[in-house]
Amino acid sequence: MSEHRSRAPEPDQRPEVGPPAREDHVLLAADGLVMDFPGTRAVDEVSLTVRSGTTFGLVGESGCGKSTLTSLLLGLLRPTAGTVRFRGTELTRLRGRELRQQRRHMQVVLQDPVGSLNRRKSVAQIIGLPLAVHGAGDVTARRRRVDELLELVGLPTSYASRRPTELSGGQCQRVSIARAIALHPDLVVLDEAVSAIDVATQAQILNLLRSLQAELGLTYLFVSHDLAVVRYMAPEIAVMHRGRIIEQAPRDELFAHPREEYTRTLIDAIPRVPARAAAPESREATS
Ligand SMILES: Nc1ncnc2c1ncn2[C@@H]1O[C@H](COP(=O)(O)OP(=O)(O)OP(=O)(O)O)[C@@H](O)[C@H]1O
Repeated sequence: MSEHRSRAPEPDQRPEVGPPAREDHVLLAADGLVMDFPGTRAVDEVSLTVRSGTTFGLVGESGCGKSTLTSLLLGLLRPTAGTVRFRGTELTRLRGRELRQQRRHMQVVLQDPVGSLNRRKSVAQIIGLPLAVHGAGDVTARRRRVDELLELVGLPTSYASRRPTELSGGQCQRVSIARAIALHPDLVVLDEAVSAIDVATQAQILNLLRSLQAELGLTYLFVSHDLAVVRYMAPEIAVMHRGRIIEQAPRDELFAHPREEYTRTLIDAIPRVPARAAAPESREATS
């Protein structure tokens, strides 16, 4: 972390998206993470800290190592070197049941809204699966929770009997989010979670994520190649390039005074359109 900027005061936030007044403690900390594949160092000495109740943004172009880093942070890959601490426990030391127990508290929403859902299952079965796997209540309680989750993500409870193929991309992503928050996770990793959906629906999903965070006190690791989207979501942003975090700063500081040429390139690549049209919340609601 020493090469990163020092923390400045939180940038301006609209009240409804500010981190809830939950403990301001470190939920996830990576230290010196390295991941080598044959012939490639995909992740190179990455250190980062994610605090409870906040959104940490990770931006970088395709191939920079974001997915590998995400897999390391989720304990899905064992690093070549370095450590990951989650809720005070070193994930990198855990195996088997202990690791699965920790993973229950970290959920992920992936890019492909339709492909990441089992198309042969109903929405109720998809959202109810983590509840069933972790024995969260009896059948009736789980069904009630599914309805509650559908309402939380803005879908009618009548959608419980539908299949993913009967839903739009945005609706599928709402189901993925419902599934991810079903077990009250501490951390939700959003890995290119809005990259595959159309722009108008993207805005709705981003706003949904923000209101869920405010309501439930969730912590997000928001990973995307799209700096405009990361800026909308994350008060703290790390820029990843060729396996390294080359710059990290509070959002406003990063945009006002990018330290690295690469960061400047990403900022310059954001299309310049009239402010109202550019703001995700100003886009038309269509799904
Ligand atoms: N299992 C693997 N074996 C070998 N090389 C890998 C493996 N996984 C990733 N890599 C390599 O590591 C580098 C980083 O890949 P990674 O998928 O983490 O990047 P990314 O930023 O997530 O890109 P994308 O968004 O396109 O998935 C790439 O050069 C990739 O080819």
